[in-house]
Amino acid sequence: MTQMILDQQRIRAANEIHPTPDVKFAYGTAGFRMQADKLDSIMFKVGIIAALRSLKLNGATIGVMITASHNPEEDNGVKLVDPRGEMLEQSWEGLSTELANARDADTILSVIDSIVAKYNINVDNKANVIYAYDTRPSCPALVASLKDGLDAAGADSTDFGLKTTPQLHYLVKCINTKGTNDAYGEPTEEGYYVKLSEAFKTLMKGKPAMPTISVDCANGVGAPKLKEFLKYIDSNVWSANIVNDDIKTPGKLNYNAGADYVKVQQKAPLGAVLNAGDRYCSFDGDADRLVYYYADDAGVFHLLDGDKIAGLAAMFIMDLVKTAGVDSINVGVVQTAYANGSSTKYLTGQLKVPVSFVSTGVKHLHHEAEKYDVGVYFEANGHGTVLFSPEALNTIKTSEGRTPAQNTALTQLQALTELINQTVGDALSDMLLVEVILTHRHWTCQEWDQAYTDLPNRLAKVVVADRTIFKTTDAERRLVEPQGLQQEIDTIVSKYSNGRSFVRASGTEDAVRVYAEAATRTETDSLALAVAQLVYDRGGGVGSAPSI
Ligand SMILES: CC(=O)N[C@H]1[C@@H](OP(=O)(O)O)O[C@H](CO)[C@@H](O)[C@@H]1O
Ligand SMILES: [Mg+2]
Repeated sequence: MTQMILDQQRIRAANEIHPTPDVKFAYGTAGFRMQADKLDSIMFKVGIIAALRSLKLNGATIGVMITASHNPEEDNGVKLVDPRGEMLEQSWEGLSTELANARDADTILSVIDSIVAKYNINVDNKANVIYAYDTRPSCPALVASLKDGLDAAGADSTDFGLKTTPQLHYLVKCINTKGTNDAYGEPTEEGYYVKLSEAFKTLMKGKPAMPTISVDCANGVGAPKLKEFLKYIDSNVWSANIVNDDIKTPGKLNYNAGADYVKVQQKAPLGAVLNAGDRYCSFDGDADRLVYYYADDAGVFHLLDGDKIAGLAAMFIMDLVKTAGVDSINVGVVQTAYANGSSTKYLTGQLKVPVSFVSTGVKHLHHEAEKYDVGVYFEANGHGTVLFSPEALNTIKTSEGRTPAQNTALTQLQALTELINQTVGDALSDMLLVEVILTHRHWTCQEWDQAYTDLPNRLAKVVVADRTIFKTTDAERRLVEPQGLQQEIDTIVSKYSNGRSFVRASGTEDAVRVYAEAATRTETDSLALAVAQLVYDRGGGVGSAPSI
């Protein structure tokens, strides 16, 4: 066993207090996420993993965020944030899973030893970890367990308290870049508000204010944080009315509210009464997803999801790049198979912007977006951001306009790079981006919505005996296994006009997801049901047959 800063006695003692239940844990797309009462042992082990990760990276600060996002209040979860504010490197997901499933102290210590040996970790160094959490009632106990793990591992740790997920990502990046040429900002919550508000004011300068927007915060952490942000903005410049801001009453978090609810149900959240012509948006429970919506004159609800935000952002940035005379900067958009077919058509056909497809999960989108000078990425569910490459940032910073218009555009581009959270999707930052664009264009939500009309779509879930038998290719758009199933799906799809459907195993739930879109609502529902039935029949469906 290693002689190390990781105190074996303390690890043994902590393992006694935080015994591992008989659950198969896996670090998935969203870290570890499940019913909060099963997470105690995970937290202490995540403390150890975070310390090891920091040691492996010579003491760089690692982030730990405790949240279950849009999931029910009784759930919770935890994920690790790498030094540049990005998601944990993939190879460490497996290590985290291994440690999570180690039960007795000897196994835990030997997993730790193998990690130390594998990466030649110098355990005499100091590990640095920061952590934060959302509003869930289970957080304080889980934080205490995390702290036990961090202490047992001898890490220096800082509790940043209640934060949105993107704020924690921001803080991690700020701490690790402090004092360097690409210092990201002040590593405080205030620093975050100052950075965003200054950029926002620059972009809004001289523009008439729009009517107040209504923001549904899903009774989550976004509510107090948005209230805090509002203190930095003159209400003559921009104002917001917050709905669903009750973080105290048990049971309210995400209940019939928030970005996921609005996207999936395709209806307004509880507490929002839609007036025609007004603007509405929803954050999710940890404020990293955003969707907009409005009612038309007939009172009909319309959703402006992540695809619509991506289209709007790409259009605006491409225009600005052109106006600024820095055309060498290329803009690209990254989507997943869940992007509405009409959005892809709009991006490639009308905006003429390159679009790449990747597997579900923001880490895939993020990495692909890094390949462009300006990479716009959004999942249809509203999680996304815009990344500027170091070269693009440099071009924007150093270019000098030949005309006042070019100079203004360069200043605005520069401000955009500050306004947009470069680490991860951020509901607050994304909302400010959308607000800037609508203000510049003098657009209502309805005008923004004119870009293209979404094909009706439907997302269904089928519970099967073993979802791991579903294997995909082509950015999850086609099945390779079970054999022959894709051909059968193709046959069904060919019967529908503008039909598209694909099937993949969820990475976060024990189910297979079926997506369908087609020319009309009736056709879409019929297509979704037919494919779901096929999956149920041929893929080992359990429980009652699918219904749409
Ligand atoms: C269709 C859908 O919305 N899938 C979500 C969901 O993943 P699944 O692997 O589909 O369960 O959770 C992920 C993590 O939050 C998110 O990135 C993704 O977009
Ligand atoms: Mg979230």
